[in-house]
Amino acid sequence: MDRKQLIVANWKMHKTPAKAAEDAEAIATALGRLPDHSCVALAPPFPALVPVRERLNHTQLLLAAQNVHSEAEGAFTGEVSAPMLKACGCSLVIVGHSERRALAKESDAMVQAKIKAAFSHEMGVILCIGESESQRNEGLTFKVLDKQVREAVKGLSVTGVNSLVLAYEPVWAIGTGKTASADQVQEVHAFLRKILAECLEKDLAKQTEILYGGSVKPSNIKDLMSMEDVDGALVGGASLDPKTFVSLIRNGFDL
Ligand SMILES: O=C(CO)COP(=O)(O)O
Repeated sequence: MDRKQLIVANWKMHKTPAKAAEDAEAIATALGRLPDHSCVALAPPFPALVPVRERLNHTQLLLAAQNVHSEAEGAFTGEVSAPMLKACGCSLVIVGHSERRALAKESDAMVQAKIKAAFSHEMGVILCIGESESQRNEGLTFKVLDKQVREAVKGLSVTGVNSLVLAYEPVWAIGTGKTASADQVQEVHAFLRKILAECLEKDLAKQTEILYGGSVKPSNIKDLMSMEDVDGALVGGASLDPKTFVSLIRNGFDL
């Protein structure tokens, strides 16, 4: 089975539900029909999930959430569970974003529990990993990534892992305008695929999509996606304006 190409908009804490729905419709209309192996997903904030879902009906665009709790229900004020997200129409969820690891102190163990919760409700997971600037400067990049991946996929069932997408997001490249070079990204992605082959099965590692995130723009997506092990992108800032995001997708997918 070949890997898909996937471009995901992470809208973070931006847009009201009405604006998110309007922009989702604008993106879907501008893109029209996508080639079979090319997918686009939108990850709006929680209150916008249902309004966005309503505009994405009858389109190929997928709906993603930005976070999930590890339990299905209970006394967890402010949290949202996998069955709730599934009921809102999410087929994917972003887990372990560096902003959540930093701001909400999410550990690798919490990330793993969230992945399990998502898989048990048949949702695909976009697992974010990435080193900080100081870790890179100290030569720790591969060690950090190795630990993040191994701890996150520990004990996952093979069926679950079919729905895993990795997103390499070096923390120093997020929202900074500093993008890792295409060669730097390829080197890391090849390494990540090697780790996956060690933790999972070889064939599954070959099938796992690995996205890059960190200041991806219409001007650099093509170079990044020309790399053998780069299957797409997780986009923050450049996904907020529908026109910019559509041109990024067109450049990335060569449409
Ligand atoms: O964090 C990101 C996507 O999840 C990347 O954000 P930017 O594209 O704004 O650098």
